[in-house]
Amino acid sequence: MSTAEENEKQGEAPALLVDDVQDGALNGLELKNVTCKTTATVGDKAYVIGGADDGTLSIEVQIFDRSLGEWVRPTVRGTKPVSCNGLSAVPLEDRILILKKGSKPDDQIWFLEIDTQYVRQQQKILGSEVVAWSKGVIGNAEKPVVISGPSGVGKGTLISMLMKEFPSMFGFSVSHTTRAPRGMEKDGVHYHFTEKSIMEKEIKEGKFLEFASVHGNLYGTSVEAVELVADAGKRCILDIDVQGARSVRASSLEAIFIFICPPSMEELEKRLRDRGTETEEQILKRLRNAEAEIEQGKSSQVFDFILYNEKLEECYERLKKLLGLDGFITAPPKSGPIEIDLPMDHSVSKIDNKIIINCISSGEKESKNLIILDVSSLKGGVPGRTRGLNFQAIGSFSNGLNGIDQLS
Ligand SMILES: Nc1ncnc2c1ncn2[C@@H]1O[C@H](COP(=O)(O)OP(=O)(O)OP(=O)(O)O)[C@@H](O)[C@H]1O
Ligand SMILES: Nc1nc2c(ncn2[C@@H]2O[C@H](COP(=O)(O)O)[C@@H](O)[C@H]2O)c(=O)[nH]1
Repeated sequence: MSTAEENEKQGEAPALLVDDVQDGALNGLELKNVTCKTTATVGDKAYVIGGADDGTLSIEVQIFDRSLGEWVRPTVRGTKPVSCNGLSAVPLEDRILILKKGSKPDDQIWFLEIDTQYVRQQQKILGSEVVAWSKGVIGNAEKPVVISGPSGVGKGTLISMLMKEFPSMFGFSVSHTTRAPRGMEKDGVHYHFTEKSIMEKEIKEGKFLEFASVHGNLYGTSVEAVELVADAGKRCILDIDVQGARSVRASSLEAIFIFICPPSMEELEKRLRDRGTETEEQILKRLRNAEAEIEQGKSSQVFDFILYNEKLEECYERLKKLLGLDGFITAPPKSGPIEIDLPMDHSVSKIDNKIIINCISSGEKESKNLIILDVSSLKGGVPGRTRGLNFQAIGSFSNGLNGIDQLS
């Protein structure tokens, strides 16, 4: 009889041995071809993480809750990593570090978020267990810039000027919308134009960082839209309405919030009419909404800065100044995927905030290399990415890392 069965017989919560969890999970997970798996225990919960080793399926998660004595299948947010030859898990405070053996060099370090702000928010919304995948990224990205303001105030114009002058510094978060494209607008460039039913389904699936019904249509920023910009090493700009800005403020995304105000309602109306992209009915609707938006923008605690867009050039200069672009411009902090080549044969240990990966390579001459991951300042800067990782490689690696290389 196993320890778990003995305890159960005595009326206690079943004690959980790693092997019990793993064997149980294999049955409970109902996964076909689960050939690689690992377990991490945090508090009362044992997280069983596994998948097939042929790289065709994604990695799945199941939790054994010791306090309830039962298996829980959580809602999984974020892009799931593709399964691999082997997995190691190291529990940290609010997430589990997952090392994927035999994957591509930029796909080996992942985190399963179990108690981050984002996960707690999602648990509150769904009222059930949630976990979220995020990929490990070295360094920190610059804070995204959220630009809001009533329709026609000049947000798009100012953003275009910024992107034109600093093309390698800024990237635009391409929103989803259910409104029809305007004449020159391109799908995937100005917006991802989509059907209402599809967008509603994707909202339920947690695809969006924020969404709102604006002037009678749905608009939303997908987690992926922000990730794509950050992955390109650029600072993300979001052009979203006040409701969206409020949602982002309440989310785990740290950003700078700027509200653009018109000099007067008359001038706003003139700009909307001169733009000539809306019908009369739509213009009137946008103007009606503008009054409430301006009131909220000015009075809410959401925005860090309010800029009046009277003379375009002057407003643009003030925008650049508050983004620190008016003088000597320093290079943005180094950030990007971690590229290491984890051999199949390695061991992992944790000392304080350092994860020590001991790699044994058996080439012509057997050599030992160490990778030291510093997890003391991890941040979920963008949902879907865990930022702030520093790592040091000691030894010689097939990907060119040599001696003591510090990557942060
Ligand atoms: N300071 C300004 N003075 C005069 N016209 C301006 C100024 N700023 C922008 N415009 C013009 O106002 C019109 C509306 O600007 P824009 O399309 O950038 O607004 P927007 O805030 O992005 O609107 P929406 O939210 O509907 O997308 C455009 O024709 C633009 O050229
Ligand atoms: N909450 C969000 N608002 C968004 C998003 N993308 C755009 N917008 C806002 O919608 C209005 C109208 O835009 P238009 O292109 O139809 O003129 C404007 O205020 C935008 O800022 C989004 O992803 N989320």
